[in-house]
Amino acid sequence: MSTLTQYLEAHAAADPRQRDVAALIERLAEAAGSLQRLISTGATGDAGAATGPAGDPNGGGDIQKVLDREADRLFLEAARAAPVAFYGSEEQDEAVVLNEGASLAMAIDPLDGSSNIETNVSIGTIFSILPVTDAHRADASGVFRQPGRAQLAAGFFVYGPRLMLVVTLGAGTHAFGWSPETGVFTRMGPLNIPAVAKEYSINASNARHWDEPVRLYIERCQEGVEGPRGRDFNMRWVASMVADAYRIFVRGGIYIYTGDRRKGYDRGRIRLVYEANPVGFCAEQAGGAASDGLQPILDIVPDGLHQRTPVVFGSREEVVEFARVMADPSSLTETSSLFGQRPIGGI
Ligand SMILES: O=P(O)(O)OC[C@H]1O[C@](O)(COP(=O)(O)O)[C@@H](O)[C@@H]1O
Ligand SMILES: [Mg+2]
Ligand SMILES: [Mg+2]
Repeated sequence: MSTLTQYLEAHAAADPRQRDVAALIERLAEAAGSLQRLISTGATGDAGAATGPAGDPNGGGDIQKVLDREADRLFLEAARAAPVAFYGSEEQDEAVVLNEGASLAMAIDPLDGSSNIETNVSIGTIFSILPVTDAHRADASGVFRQPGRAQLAAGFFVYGPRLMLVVTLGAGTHAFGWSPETGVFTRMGPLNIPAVAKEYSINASNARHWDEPVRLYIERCQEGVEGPRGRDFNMRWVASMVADAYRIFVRGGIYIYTGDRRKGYDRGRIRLVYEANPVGFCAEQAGGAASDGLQPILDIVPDGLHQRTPVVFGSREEVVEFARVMADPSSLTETSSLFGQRPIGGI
């Protein structure tokens, strides 16, 4: 059993960017340990000061809670102590310029699942590590407009019954568990998302706002063994993407947050650069897939740090099945020509 430090050192080849990535992830792991201690010593308690709304909307338009801000502060400090030139956070309108000349940019959702903070349900942190090129130094506006394929590393922490880290450096996806006694993350092994899903995750309270293909896809799952899918599906929705993602990485399933007809939800709720891309990179590296419903999520060129995107990720066969319904809902028995030409997740 190796520690996170040993794993990172083994991957830090002569390439200075790999060493820089390792240094940053070490700092993030320390910050996550601090945040876990803060959460488990009262920040999620019913009367804790850190549970109340702080009142202001963040860059994505959501109301910030105190813990959102505290998480942002901790991870900003972690980035400042690492080779990070640009820090792009859900909790800040604009990217923050840190260490000039450093090789990395980091996009982050410091606290994912904020609606669950006061309910003692798992929450998390999602991060995406990108390269900084000379072109970005001349004009920083493009640094967070790199497609997800450009990511050097990505991952997410889950503050749950156990603090977990799921991370990819582009060579598989690995899970690490944290010990509160030692503050050390220990490797638990590679994650391989089962290709076949038995569970779907979608906020079904929005069913009346869904577009036809989404309704059809879910209906076909719900028909179970008697229906066209020929098997039963269970449903899970934690409303913390990190918690839904971790479960899916461990036992398969599909997570769906598409656009719908609610005002402001035409591209759903999930942010491309610091939510969908890092989870999508981890999913692909774990043998799964991630799309915006049709195209691989990692191929999308973002139009800005806070862009929203429809997202579907998890078991590869199920992500492809969802795309098949999206692409051509009227001919559900034929293989979509779209996927004949351009498979999802490199299938
Ligand atoms: O409340 P809804 O619409 O079900 O959305 C839940 C989704 O929104 C998110 O909470 C968005 O993340 P934030 O808490 O960082 O805004 C996801 O984690 C989760 O899956
Ligand atoms: Mg989030
Ligand atoms: Mg958040």
